[in-house]
Amino acid sequence: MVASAQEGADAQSMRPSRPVSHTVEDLARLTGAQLVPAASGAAAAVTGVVLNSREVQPGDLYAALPGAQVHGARFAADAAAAGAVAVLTDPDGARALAAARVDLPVLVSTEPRCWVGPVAAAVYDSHPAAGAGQGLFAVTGTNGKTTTTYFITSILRALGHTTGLIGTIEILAGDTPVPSRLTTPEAPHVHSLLALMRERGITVTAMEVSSHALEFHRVDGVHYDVAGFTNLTQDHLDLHGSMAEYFAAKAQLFTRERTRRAVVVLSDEDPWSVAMARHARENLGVGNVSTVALRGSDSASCGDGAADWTLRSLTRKGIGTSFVLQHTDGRELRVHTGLPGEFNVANAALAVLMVLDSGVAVETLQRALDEHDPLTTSVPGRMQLVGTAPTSLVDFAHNPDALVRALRSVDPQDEHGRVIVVFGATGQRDTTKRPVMGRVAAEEADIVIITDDDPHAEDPAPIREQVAAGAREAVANGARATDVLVIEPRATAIRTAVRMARPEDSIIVAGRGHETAQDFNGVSVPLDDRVELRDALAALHSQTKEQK
Ligand SMILES: CC(=O)N[C@H]1[C@@H](OP(=O)(O)OP(=O)(O)OC[C@H]2O[C@@H](n3ccc(=O)[nH]c3=O)[C@H](O)[C@@H]2O)O[C@H](CO)[C@@H](O)[C@@H]1O[C@H](C)C(=O)N[C@@H](C)C(=O)N[C@H](CCC(=O)O)C(=O)O
Ligand SMILES: Nc1ncnc2c1ncn2[C@@H]1O[C@H](COP(=O)(O)OP(=O)(O)OP(=O)(O)O)[C@@H](O)[C@H]1O
Repeated sequence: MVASAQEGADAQSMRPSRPVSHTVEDLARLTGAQLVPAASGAAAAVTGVVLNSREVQPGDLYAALPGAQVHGARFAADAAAAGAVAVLTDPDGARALAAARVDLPVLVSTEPRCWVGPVAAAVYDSHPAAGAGQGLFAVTGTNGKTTTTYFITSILRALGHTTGLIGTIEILAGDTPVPSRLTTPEAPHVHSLLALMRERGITVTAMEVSSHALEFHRVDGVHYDVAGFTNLTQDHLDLHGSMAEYFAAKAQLFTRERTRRAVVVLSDEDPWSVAMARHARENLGVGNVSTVALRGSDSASCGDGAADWTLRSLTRKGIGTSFVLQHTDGRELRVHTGLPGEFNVANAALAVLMVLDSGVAVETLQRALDEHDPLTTSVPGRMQLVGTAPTSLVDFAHNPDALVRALRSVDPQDEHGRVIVVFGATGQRDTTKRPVMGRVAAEEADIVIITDDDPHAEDPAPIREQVAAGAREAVANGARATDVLVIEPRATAIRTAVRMARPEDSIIVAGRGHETAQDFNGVSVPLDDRVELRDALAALHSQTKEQK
């Protein structure tokens, strides 16, 4: 029996109530895998798919995949004991299963990871016949995925849709949000969630697609209506090795197997954006790709003429921005976002154009933008305003480009106002970005307070020092910062920033956004930057009142 999803459950256990049962022979035909039958006889029907033995429910196919740490075949006996009825694996895995006498039918493929998505799509029926399905949007890029997906779903709700969301912060597949573990879940979860969303009457879903997801085949078997590209800057080089490989991973999304249409943000500060637009046009056809050039990039082209859309009449409105999107054919859309930062103009433009390119008429979209102001939605931990005087924000910037942009967007216009930043770098991830983040912080802020992020299994002290080395070197070379401090724990660093701040300053606590715990070598230490910052500001304001 397959458990149907419960509100409030975790994403791993959320499944549609009516999977389509398949015989192992059906799945062997679908995948072209060699079928090694079970010694004990005929196989039961497959009604679910997992790639972690700990998630097996009776009737599941267990995909025993080779991993960086261990081969999943090692857990096949556990999967069988939990009720798995078949295994999909590679030849090494099949040999290990035979040696361990695991008595289940085995599908043997040289590329089993590539088949997990298509098998899950078939079992969960996540892609029903045309017309009965749901609209699907994908956003990829180094920064801006989460914000853009929130913007897309907000516009779609303004247009009357019931929306779903899959991303870094949460999964929305009904009324109760479910916290996320990954930006893009594993392939079995992606397909079970999409099928569940359809079952619950969700008509359009936006999801973030990380480069890890494309590399690890997590969205194989999914076909999007519109895919969007935000930008590509340094991150995740631990996985991809080089920017060219990182680009190649993201570029997989802009192919006919994965999407019908694409929208690409072009920036002359991001050479990869031009390359992505060209790649998308070559793969999807010129008519299926729209490009939008950011301010200062009016002449940006991608080898096929100027950008389709440009931004005009940018005007600051409070902390947000109003602007006009103008097509080369004369069409216009008036857009407003209440979120601060120039990068949110880019995210807003991308979201609007993705919705437009899904087939919504310009007039209908304009009415929704005018009547509902959907791009003023709040995105947890993304440029989230926690207090004023000093202007105090929590943001998720955790790579060099995001940090530069976040710091520039909070720079007080007032000549006396200073920028104070509190941040750290993650352990066991792209170590090359640590000194770079230290340098950009020293270049863009007046007071740099370096602390811990998620050290994971690394010793946090050397991480802090590597970030500080970049900051100190920049100061020696004449960077803006007057102070570079190294302070832990993070809560103390935040309180120090608040104590040092004057009312005209801006404080930005960067890197952790919506997260509510730090990982110290497997120990989860509760900490929410927003709570710490709010409490420190409250203490400061009550102290100021007492002194008056
Ligand atoms: C670096 C990375 O992405 N690794 C992914 C990879 O893990 P791996 O190769 O190390 O797997 P392994 O630990 O050797 O285990 C081998 C196999 O045995 C299975 N297993 C293992 C133990 C067990 O008891 N039972 C069991 O079945 C595992 O599910 C796995 O399939 O394959 C696993 C599934 O096969 C993924 O879950 C795992 O992602 C882990 C969870 C992860 O943390 N990934 C992060 C870095 C990630 O994907 N991040 C991106 C981007 C975020 C961003 O943009 O900032 C994201 O989309 O979230
Ligand atoms: N278009 C953009 N360009 C550059 N930086 C951005 C952009 N949008 C957001 N940012 C910055 O990046 C941070 C992360 O934003 P967001 O969560 O929307 O991106 P993401 O791609 O989902 O990130 P991640 O993959 O790390 O979850 C924000 O807090 C902000 O500092």
